[in-house]
Amino acid sequence: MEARTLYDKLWDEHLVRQEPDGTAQLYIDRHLLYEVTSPQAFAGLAQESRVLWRPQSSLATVDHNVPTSGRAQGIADPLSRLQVDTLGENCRAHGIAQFTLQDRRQGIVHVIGPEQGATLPGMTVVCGDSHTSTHGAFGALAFGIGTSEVEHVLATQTLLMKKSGNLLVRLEGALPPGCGPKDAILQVIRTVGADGGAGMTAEFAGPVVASMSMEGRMTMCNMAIEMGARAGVVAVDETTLAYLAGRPSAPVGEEWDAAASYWRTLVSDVGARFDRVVTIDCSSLRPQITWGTTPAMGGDIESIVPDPACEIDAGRRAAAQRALDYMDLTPGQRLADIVFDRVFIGSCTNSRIEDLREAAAIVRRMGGRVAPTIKQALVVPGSGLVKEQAEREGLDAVFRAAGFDWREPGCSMCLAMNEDRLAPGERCASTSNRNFEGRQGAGGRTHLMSPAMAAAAALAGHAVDVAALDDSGA
Ligand SMILES: CC(C)[C@H](C(=O)O)[C@@H](O)C(=O)O
Ligand code: SF4
Repeated sequence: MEARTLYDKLWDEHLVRQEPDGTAQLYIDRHLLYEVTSPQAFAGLAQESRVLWRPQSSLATVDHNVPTSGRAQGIADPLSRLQVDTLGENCRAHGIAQFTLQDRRQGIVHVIGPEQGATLPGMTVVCGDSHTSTHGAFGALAFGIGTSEVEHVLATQTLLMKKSGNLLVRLEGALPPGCGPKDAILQVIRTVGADGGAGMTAEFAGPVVASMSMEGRMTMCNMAIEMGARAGVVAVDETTLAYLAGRPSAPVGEEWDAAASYWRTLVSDVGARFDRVVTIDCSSLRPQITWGTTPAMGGDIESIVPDPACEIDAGRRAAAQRALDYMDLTPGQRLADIVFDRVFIGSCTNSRIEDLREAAAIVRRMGGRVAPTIKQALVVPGSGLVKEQAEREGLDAVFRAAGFDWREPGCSMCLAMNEDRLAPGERCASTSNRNFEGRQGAGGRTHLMSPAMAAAAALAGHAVDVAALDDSGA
């Protein structure tokens, strides 16, 4: 048989049928739901009096809209409350498992799926959310879908789509001290471009990825979408299996053994053909920070804000100028001099236990408190279980003692659908994945970075090169 990529294998395994024009029907194994993109889908089903094809494939949580403090008072915003209540009713009516706001397993949809073992290698995983690519870290084919597709999956457990191309991103060398998966993916996006992965499924591979934890792989696949890719995938290895063993929805006993031996085949074959290969040597990687309004508009922490006039391409020049105007930055300004109003440590990119450990380690190392010029430094765990784990490890105490706000799980200030938001003109050091105009609140300015960098920014009040911190934390 012809050598196949991991993506080819996942595709072939789920192909129900294919039309001559390339339109394919794919079987969907896992459907994750949350409050924002599901109500119309359920309403559509009701209108047609359709029933769910396989309700046990679905798992629902509430995350985008929910408050991260004062939960006992319920949800103040009427639209958010309606969406959350509607999801609850729909799940009850259709027999879908759900983590309500009161459930300790509640959290961001892309955190709870893997945490529960609801995301498994070899699955097709969909959700009405673009960052569904996160789940590809497990050797699953995972992608975001629109609300009408949510309805289609609920009714048929299949999707119509066309196959994408194969992009291989090889990360060579090793991550230097102070740099982590977030720096690696920001560098990748900067290299490939904000739409450089369009029409592709990106496989992340190479020694850096092989030695990365599942949390790190999830951070990378999460942001595959930010370079335009349809999905991101990572080959299954022993790290994948070790993460999944014992998870509530993972198989056990003989079923585990059988599954694991199949899962180990979920790698790209030697000689498999990729449409494009991008190789990045990570040995010289530096901590990253974005200055613009796409994740590709960023640079090494010791660099400067680039001059749009140096862009040869007129379109890129205009985009860079517009970004600088919006971000209120000047060409030549040192990125390390950027001063923040707020700090956000959270989101489906960086709210897992390792991210919180990384941030807390910096807080311990630098000592001191959140800078007086910082109005608010939020730490929002990705799930109730991440929060409990962090509290068992005493990380909450480290954050609180330094003046951070320790919150309940949800999307929070990643996209400002709840009350956690920037005021117009405010500047935020954020571990999330999007720095688009208004993303964290109308007129707000977002600088993307790693959890370590965000923690250091909170303490210093400005951007800090965490790779250059000496042991005294200065
Ligand atoms: C609200 C939702 C549709 C959206 C997405 O699809 O990604 C959000 O999660 C985001 O991160 O922008
Ligand atoms: S944390 Fe942010 S990026 Fe992730 S699903 Fe929520 S809103 Fe989207």
